[in-house]
Amino acid sequence: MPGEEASGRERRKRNGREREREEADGGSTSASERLLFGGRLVYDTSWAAHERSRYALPLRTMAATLPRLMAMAVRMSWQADRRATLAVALAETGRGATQAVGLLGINALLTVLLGGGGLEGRLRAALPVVLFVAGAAAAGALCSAASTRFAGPLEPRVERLAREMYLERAYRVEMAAMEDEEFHRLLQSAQFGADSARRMVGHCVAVISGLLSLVAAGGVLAVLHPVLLPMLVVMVVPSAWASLTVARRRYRSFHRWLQHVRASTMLSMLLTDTDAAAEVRVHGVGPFLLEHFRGMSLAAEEEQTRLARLAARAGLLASALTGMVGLATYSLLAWLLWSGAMALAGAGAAVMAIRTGTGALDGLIRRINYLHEESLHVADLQRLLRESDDRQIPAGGRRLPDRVREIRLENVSFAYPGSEGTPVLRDVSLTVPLGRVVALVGENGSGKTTLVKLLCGLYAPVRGRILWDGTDAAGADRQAVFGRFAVVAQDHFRWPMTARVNVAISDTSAPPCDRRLAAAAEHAGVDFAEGLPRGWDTLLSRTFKGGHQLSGGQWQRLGIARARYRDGEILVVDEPTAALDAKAEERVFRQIRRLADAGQTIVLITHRMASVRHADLIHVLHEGELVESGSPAELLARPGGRFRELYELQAAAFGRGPAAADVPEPRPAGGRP
Ligand SMILES: Nc1ncnc2c1ncn2[C@@H]1O[C@H](COP(=O)(O)OP(=O)(O)OP(=O)(O)O)[C@@H](O)[C@H]1O
Repeated sequence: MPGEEASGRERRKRNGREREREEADGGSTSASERLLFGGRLVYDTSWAAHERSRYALPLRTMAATLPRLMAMAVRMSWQADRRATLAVALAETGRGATQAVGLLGINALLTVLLGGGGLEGRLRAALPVVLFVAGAAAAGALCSAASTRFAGPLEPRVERLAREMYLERAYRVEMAAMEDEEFHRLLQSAQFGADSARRMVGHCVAVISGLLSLVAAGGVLAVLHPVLLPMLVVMVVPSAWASLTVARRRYRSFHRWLQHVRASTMLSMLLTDTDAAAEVRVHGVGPFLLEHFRGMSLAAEEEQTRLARLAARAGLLASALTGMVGLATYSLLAWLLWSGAMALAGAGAAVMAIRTGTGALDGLIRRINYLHEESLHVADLQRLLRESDDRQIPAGGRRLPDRVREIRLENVSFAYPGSEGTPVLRDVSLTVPLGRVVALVGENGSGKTTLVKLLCGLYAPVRGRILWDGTDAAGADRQAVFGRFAVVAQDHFRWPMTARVNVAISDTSAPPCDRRLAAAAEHAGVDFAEGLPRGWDTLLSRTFKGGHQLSGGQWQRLGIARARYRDGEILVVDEPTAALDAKAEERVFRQIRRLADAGQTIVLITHRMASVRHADLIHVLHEGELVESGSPAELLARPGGRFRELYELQAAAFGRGPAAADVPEPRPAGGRP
């Protein structure tokens, strides 16, 4: 059919275009990428036209941007250490001045030595000049040493400052930003900004030094013969062009291959990961991962080979051009000498000035180039700082009522960022009365954990409201919202630190308190801590020397102790007993009941239907919608109800039906004492 033929043609054309683009970008999707990561990990850099323009700067634009780059580096240094910045600036200026004076001294020395008169007289006349040149060289060396002394500590200080800014922004942004692919990419590339900021300072110092050397050499050449000055500049243009071209390609490649490199590093780390070690061996995953690591590394190597080929080609062309210009310059010098326009002493000084000048210019271009390259990474960091401003968790906000009676979700809908709007929660309206045990029940993926994340303030609903006794959480002080919760998450984080920190980290407002630690441990059944090799000070990570590995259930108990240590007004317990043995599980629910009796609000997510019998209120979710709400007795009495169905399924597995006697009477409402 003509329509189908047309769409087939269109598809072939599109595939052809994609292939062409892949080839131009250096390779196609490797089999490893397709199998392990579902597609290509190399970025299409056409995502932002302004990015492209940043690494397509022509030479003269680059020269024009130099003052801005220098100002950027000086500003960062100034912020980090004013005294050291001033000292480096003074030392470099001194060094440039001594170099100019030294060159002029050499000119004077050659004039004396090659001038008329007897050898002894000439040598005697040369002695003060030699002393002067030696003095200038010694002063230059002192300035150079002073510059090294002060620039050394300045650079790490700048790096620390930039890294602190980066890290602070990273942990302050909304969860939604962390899951936004674009923002995450920026977060990844900006992490190199701090390193680049440090290097920028070093390059900036070298640029200042190169510029002063150049001024010194140029000044001497202009004095000797003005025509030599433009030759000095022309001589360096080819190498400037080559290094700029190579830097641009390197930067572009860096951005495109960022994901790919991360993924292959991750593969190599999986092979040495202690958590994956057992499966790697028993399931024979080692050769599989190694093969794909090799596949991905080969693709990255190809890219490096391509870059090296391009760099070699550009370097060769630049060397040929520099050679030709050098030949022309020295021919010009010979002609000046031959025509009598320049004396032999002047020609000697000119050769030295040309050598100093080209060396300085060459170094200068290289450093400007590095400065430019590093500035692109620092610009990524600056962009992150700017963009994260809009994505920060807002500071301050409306006060939440001190004593809240209930949290109410009104027609709440939610979709995760980047999920193309597929709703995970749809039009959910429910209440969480404080001082009660509220259970969220439902099949896997029904949205229970997501609902709790919204409740804690980690995400904002796409539609609908969350009201704390009439105060909309949307405008409330988010830190205050977080402050009300303590969470035992399903996948709570295993901090690679000591056992003590693993518990006390939930409340960093004060140093760890042994009394609170003991109470939390007692609550969660952490009876193994004292028996660890160094007790509570045992490092819980096998990746460090002396580290110790806990069992899954022991980690789970530490997670429960952590939430207890925080002592939040609302305790969220998401599948708390998955890794626990029967005795420990029974203990956890006993403790939960004890807390509930003391008026603690508990939001409980569990698949153990028997455990929710003690809840005051159960909300049943199904595919993102609230399908039932009520007390356990009400829900179990509802024939054909979803909760009853789930309950009966599990009860049948244990050979018992839903006995009304199982279900306790609802407790009267009441906040935490
Ligand atoms: N960070 C995320 N980004 C995108 N989608 C997510 C994210 N977290 C969860 N989802 C999706 O949201 C849906 C609901 O997940 P959620 O974790 O809330 O379910 P749950 O009811 O807690 O499931 P389970 O009982 O298995 O823990 C799932 O389809 C899941 O794939």
